[in-house]
This record gives sequence, structure tokens and C-alpha cells, in this order.
Amino acid sequence: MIELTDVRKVFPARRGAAEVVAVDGVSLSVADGEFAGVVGPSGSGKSTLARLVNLLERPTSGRVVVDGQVLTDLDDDGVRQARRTVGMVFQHFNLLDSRTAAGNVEHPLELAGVGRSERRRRVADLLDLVGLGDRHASRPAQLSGGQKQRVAIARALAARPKVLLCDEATSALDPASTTGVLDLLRQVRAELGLTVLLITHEMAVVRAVCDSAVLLDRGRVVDGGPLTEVLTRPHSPLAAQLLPAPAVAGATGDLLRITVTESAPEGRVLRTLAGELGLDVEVVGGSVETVAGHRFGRLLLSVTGDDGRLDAALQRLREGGSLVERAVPGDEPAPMDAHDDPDPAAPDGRVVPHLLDAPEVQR
Ligand SMILES: Nc1ncnc2c1ncn2[C@@H]1O[C@H](COP(=O)(O)OP(=O)(O)OP(=O)(O)O)[C@@H](O)[C@H]1O
Repeated sequence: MIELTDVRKVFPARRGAAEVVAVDGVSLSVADGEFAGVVGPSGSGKSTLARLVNLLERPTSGRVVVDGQVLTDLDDDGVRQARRTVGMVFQHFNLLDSRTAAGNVEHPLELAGVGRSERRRRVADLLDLVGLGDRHASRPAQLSGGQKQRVAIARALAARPKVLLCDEATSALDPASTTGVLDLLRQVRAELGLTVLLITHEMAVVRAVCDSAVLLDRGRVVDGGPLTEVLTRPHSPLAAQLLPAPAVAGATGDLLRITVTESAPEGRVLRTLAGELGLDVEVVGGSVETVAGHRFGRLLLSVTGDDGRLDAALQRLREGGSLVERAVPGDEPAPMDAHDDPDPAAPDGRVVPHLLDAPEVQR
């Protein structure tokens, strides 16, 4: 279990640059065994948040509880001990080049004072678990990116943590290795009962493995929850990132944006519009995906019929449990990393992305 309460991290002013409020009053709760994602644009505070969970960074204020232990109440020695309950996996693996795969996995066990024969046994089990039972003697330079990340995951699991933090763990990998590493993370979560907090800018990763997610913007949580709830929440900025609405530009006719769910599938929507109401319907764009084990989608439909029939259609679909709205050009939220205008208020010309400036999510 991870519980953050009103956590703030302010990096002090340095060399003429103003102080940076990297995390600004975040409260967050991740249950035992949950796979939670943290998403947000570059600079929104995701990595800092991960480092606050295992106190690699001490919060400026607020409370951090992991596995029932209040980490923010501990002194530095206590934190070093408690950090063993939290494994961490990084984007660039951070393996020791001079050591073999087995030597890398063994390293944290040596530091923890585990005896030699016990170390050897655990290393063998861990390398088997991550599918590298035949690569004990390989050095990082002899391994692919996906294999290096498997070694890093085995190393993170060596001290038998309760919580695994993954900071962009698949961002340096090709699609096939990404799928393999995500499958492995899901497998170890299930087999070891881990709680996983996964920092990523890749929505496909969240869709593939997470039960829940929060969206950070400028150090604050602006949206979040179980994905099955988020995706059916009207005007959710996180849902807009997870399943972007199809673009309206160039489409003609009256446009409807439909959120497809298992209880309101696209087949029923189309039957209602075309079959029951006799409207001309064309699918302009969209996609249907499996998210958190459930089927969700966003479709943009062009519907032709007089205004009265369109209003009747909207009402009928809503009565049937569909999330549906009229779509107009320009109402799609910007994709997450598309902000490239430097913020005029940023003291050092940094790019500060403003998700909330997207029209659909203006509050
Ligand atoms: N050690 C530090 N000292 C000063 N400022 C920092 C430090 N670490 C992070 N920051 C600043 O805190 C803000 C949040 O950074 P952070 O790396 O947590 O964001 P992020 O969402 O992980 O970004 P990215 O996706 O680009 O990795 C940024 O403005 C960053 O410049």
C-alpha cells in the first residue's frame, strides 16, 4: 500500500533560477496489489513523485506511508532500512557494466548482508523468474534492452519488496520488448502480490497494465481513479489522454462522439441510430481497445437526419446508457506532449506544459 497525503516538493532557487515547485500538494492512495499509473506531460513532476515514494527525495511537507510505515517520520537510517520494501526500475536500467547479470542481481543482497549461499539461491530463482535463467554470466553489453530491463527487474525484486516503482521502465525499449517487460511486470505483480506504481508518458502502457492512474499537471493531480471509472467520466482529461477523441477536422454532417463500453457497445449504438431511427450513419474515426481488461472505445460518427431526429437520437442513446455528445471542430484536447510554447511565466524559459489549457478540460 502507498499513501501520500498533501505531499509537496520544492527545489530551492539555484544559480539565478527561481525555486521549482515540482510536486504541489499531491494526495494519492494505491491499494495492496494495485497496478497504478502516473501520467502527465514532461516536467509535470512524475519522476519527482516516484522518488518521493521511497524518499530518494524528502518531501518539503506532507506524509508518505508505504506498507503501513510512515517513511516521513523516519531518520535517514530508518529510511535506508525501509527503502528495502520498495524496489525501483529505471528507464536506462542503471546496471553495473562490470558485473554479470547474476552479479547485478546479487548486488543489493550483498549490501543487505545476505549470506553467500542464500544469495546464490535467490539470484538463480530471480533470473529464472524474469526468463533469463540461461544468461547468468552475460554482461549488460551482451544483453538486449529488454533483457537488461529484465535483469533490472530481478535486481529490484531481490530484497523482496512490497512495492515496485517503475520510472519510464519501457520508454527505451522497442515495441516487442515493451510488451515482454509489461507481461513480466503483470506476472510478478500477480505471483508476488506486489503493489506497482508505474510512471510513464506512454498511454498504451497504462492501457495495457494499469488498474488505475492519476494525471499530473504542474505538480498537481488533476484527474485520476480506476480506469474503468475514468473512461466513462464525461470530460475527463485523463480519459482524453488514454483514449483520445477522434479528430473532427474535415468531417462533415452532424457529428456525434460516442464512448463505447461493454454495457453500451458500438453495435447497439449503430443499430439504434440506423435501424431504429433510420438515420444515415458513417463511422468517421475512432478505435476500440482493451483497457484494464475491459472493452472501451471512442467513435466519431457522422449522422444525417433532421435536427429533431438527431435530438431524439441523442436522447435514445443516453437512455440506453451511452456516453454521447455532439462534436465540434476544435473541441479535442491536445495530446499530452504537444505543448511546445515556452511559458512566459517560467523563470528560466523552461517549457511548462499546460494540459488544462486544452479547450475540453478548461475548468
Ligand atoms: N533536483 C532537482 N533540482 C531542481 N529542479 C528539479 C530537480 N528535479 C526535478 N526538477 C524540476 O521539477 C520539475 C518536475 O520534474 P520531473 O522530472 O519530476 O518531471 P517529469 O514529469 O518526470 O518530467 P519528464 O517526463 O520530462 O521526465 C521540473 O520543472 C524539473 O526541472
